[in-house]
Amino acid sequence: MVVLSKQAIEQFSLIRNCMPTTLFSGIPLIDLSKPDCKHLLVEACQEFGFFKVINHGVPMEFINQLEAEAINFFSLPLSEKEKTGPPAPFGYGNKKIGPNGDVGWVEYLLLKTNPESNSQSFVSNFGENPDKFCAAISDYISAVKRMACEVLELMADGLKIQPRNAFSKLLMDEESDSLFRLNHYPPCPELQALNGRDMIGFGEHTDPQIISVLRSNNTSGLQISLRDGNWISVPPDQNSFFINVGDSLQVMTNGRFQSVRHRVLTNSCQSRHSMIYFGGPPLSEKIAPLPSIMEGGESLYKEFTWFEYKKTAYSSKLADNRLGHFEKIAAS
Ligand SMILES: C=C1C[C@]23C[C@@]1(O)CC[C@H]2[C@@]12CC[C@H](O)[C@@](C)(C(=O)O1)[C@H]2[C@@H]3C(=O)O
Ligand SMILES: O=C(O)CCC(=O)C(=O)O
Ligand SMILES: [Fe+2]
Repeated sequence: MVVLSKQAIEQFSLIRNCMPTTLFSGIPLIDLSKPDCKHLLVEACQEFGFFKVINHGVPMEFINQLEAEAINFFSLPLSEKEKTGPPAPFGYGNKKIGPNGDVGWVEYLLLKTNPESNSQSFVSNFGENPDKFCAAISDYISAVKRMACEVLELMADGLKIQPRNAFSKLLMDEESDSLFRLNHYPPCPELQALNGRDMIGFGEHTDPQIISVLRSNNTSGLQISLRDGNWISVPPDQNSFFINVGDSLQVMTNGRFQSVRHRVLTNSCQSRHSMIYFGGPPLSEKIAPLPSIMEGGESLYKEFTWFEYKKTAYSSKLADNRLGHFEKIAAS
């Protein structure tokens, strides 16, 4: 890992951490094998827009295989990894996040989940054994997508929405615009000298899609913002998945569920590896509150398609309140 001067570090966003980073023990824990979990899911989405799932049914073998492939890929020389970049918007990226000047202490691979959309030349540069890497990605995505759909159907049940596949059918659609991301946050030992300050690995934001399913190794760093604006640190758990409500699910539930603001802080001594599936609708899909959620009430949002929302998202900075443009009453 490169050794950074103080000036170099200060190019990245540093935040003053007023409180020592304690791990928060109140993250809702949902056991998907329990018959009453739909009610807990609804509560968690209303209160936090975030929860952890266990008994998820994703084989540990798929998780471990992909983690091993990701570790191999990120340990290649930069020149090798860059053959898969730049991320415009898909491929290998290093420090630059998105097209609008955001940076973080992170390197990543960003992909479409539909394998045909990742052009052959791009995928053929996937490290030393591209076929093995692609197979690990594909096994993992299929299993996680299945679990994400089950969670969305339980949410629909909990909200008494009919049909119960009202959300999940958007991920199952052949045209679904879902993404997959492998993130690597290298350790930054120089941080220890900057007592009391943390560096941003991935800046604060909400995910624009319907649902995000995140798995990381046992390195801390992920934080979520509570409704009162305080940031809390999520205890890492390599055997479970963390689920985020995305902006689109907020709109489809007419604000009953709220997308969660989250960020990642750099760890001074350990590498963090994360893998995130972003379940999105087809580009032409109209994103609007479901009729059975409205019960005759008014939509809080102007009408838009996922294509229109994505266009706005990709012209925004990471931390922007993207949904603000689509609220009927402007956000204060
Ligand atoms: C700064 C940006 C990066 C991002 C596209 C955007 O313009 C605003 C949303 C960002 C985000 C956050 C969640 C996901 O990581 C992501 C892939 C997405 O769909 O929206 C990223 C985009 C990105 O990294 O390209
Ligand atoms: O890497 C992580 O733990 C979270 C990253 C994230 O929020 C994202 O890629 O959208
Ligand atoms: Fe995110």
